[in-house]
Amino acid sequence: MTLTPVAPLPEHEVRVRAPGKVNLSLRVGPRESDGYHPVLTVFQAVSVFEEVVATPSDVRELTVSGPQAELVPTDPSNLALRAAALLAERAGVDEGVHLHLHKGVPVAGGMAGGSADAAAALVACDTLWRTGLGRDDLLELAAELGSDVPFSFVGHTAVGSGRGHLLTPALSRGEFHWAFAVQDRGLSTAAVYAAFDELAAAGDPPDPEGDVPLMQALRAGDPRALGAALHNDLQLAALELDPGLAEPLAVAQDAGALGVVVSGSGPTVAALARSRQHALVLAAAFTASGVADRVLTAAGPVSGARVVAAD
Ligand SMILES: C[C@@](CO)(OP(=O)(O)O)[C@H](O)COP(=O)(O)OP(=O)(O)OC[C@H]1O[C@@H](n2ccc(N)nc2=O)[C@H](O)[C@@H]1O
Ligand SMILES: Nc1ncnc2c1ncn2[C@@H]1O[C@H](COP(=O)(O)OP(=O)(O)O)[C@@H](O)[C@H]1O
Repeated sequence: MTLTPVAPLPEHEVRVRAPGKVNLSLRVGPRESDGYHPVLTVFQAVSVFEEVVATPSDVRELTVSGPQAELVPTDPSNLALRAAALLAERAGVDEGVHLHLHKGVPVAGGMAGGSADAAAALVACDTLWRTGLGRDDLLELAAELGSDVPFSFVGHTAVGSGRGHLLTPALSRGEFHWAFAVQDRGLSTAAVYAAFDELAAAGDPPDPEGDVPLMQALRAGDPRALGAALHNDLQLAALELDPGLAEPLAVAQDAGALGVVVSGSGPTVAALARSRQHALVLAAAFTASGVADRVLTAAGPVSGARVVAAD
């Protein structure tokens, strides 16, 4: 009998899921000296997920699968690898890791897919390496990686201030249903903020009073009121850079969406539905009119980055 050598199994594997987001409201003030804009935003995490699988390795390396995988950098600029490197440095760990990203969230779509990968990688490596850091330490690292990363970490519904990284949980009742019109062409977040500067040269700081009806709608679990309260100060800038976005916005309105908004810096367009069934109707309208390269339906809110399996 001959024995075929088999590759040793990894000591263990940690699988983490993290959600994409939609900004129910995004209010932006004038750019500050650090190059960032003060924002007031209400985030909702939605059931479009990134999955990150971490396995032990001698080096830090990354593979990617899923729609648009070819658009994702696999060099050290990838946010998931940056998260692993930052965690290793701060926890004083000298370990490698193989990270596999399975992307469900659109790339450069305004739904924080890269931020979800970073939050998931922090949780996965922390579990794999047993760093002993607490949740607050991980949240601090998250904020260093990007303005949206802390929200990907905590999920649910939250108000973001500062760069969007200072979070306060928000009360929200029930489930909201969405259809998303996804584009293959992405929009750079930095470019959209720059276009915003040109359109709103000397704007006012974001005003929290503007979101009172939205917060009431969330507390009441009232999708109709939420639809009427959706708001995005970056929408005009996104439309300026990508005028074609007017089409999915109009299609969703015609198909009876309760509200429709560009998600974050775009170009994904988010349409709020009356029900799960109605979200499928809105998605079908996007597809039939040819205004999206891909459509997604989802519900929110959902939790932030979570270990789903570890051995
Ligand atoms: C617009 C929003 C809304 O949630 O999300 P996305 O559409 O990118 O998902 C966020 O503000 C994006 O957050 P994130 O994508 O994490 O941005 P970062 O990596 O921190 O910053 C990228 C660039 O965006 C600009 N930026 C970002 C955040 C902010 N409050 N002001 C800014 O001006 C800066 O030019 C910065 O260099
Ligand atoms: N793990 C990652 N997934 C996707 N994009 C990443 C990742 N790491 C770095 N990037 C870079 O960040 C850009 C924006 O990422 P993404 O988070 O998908 O979009 P958005 O900021 O619009 O939500 C991408 O175009 C890509 O160049």
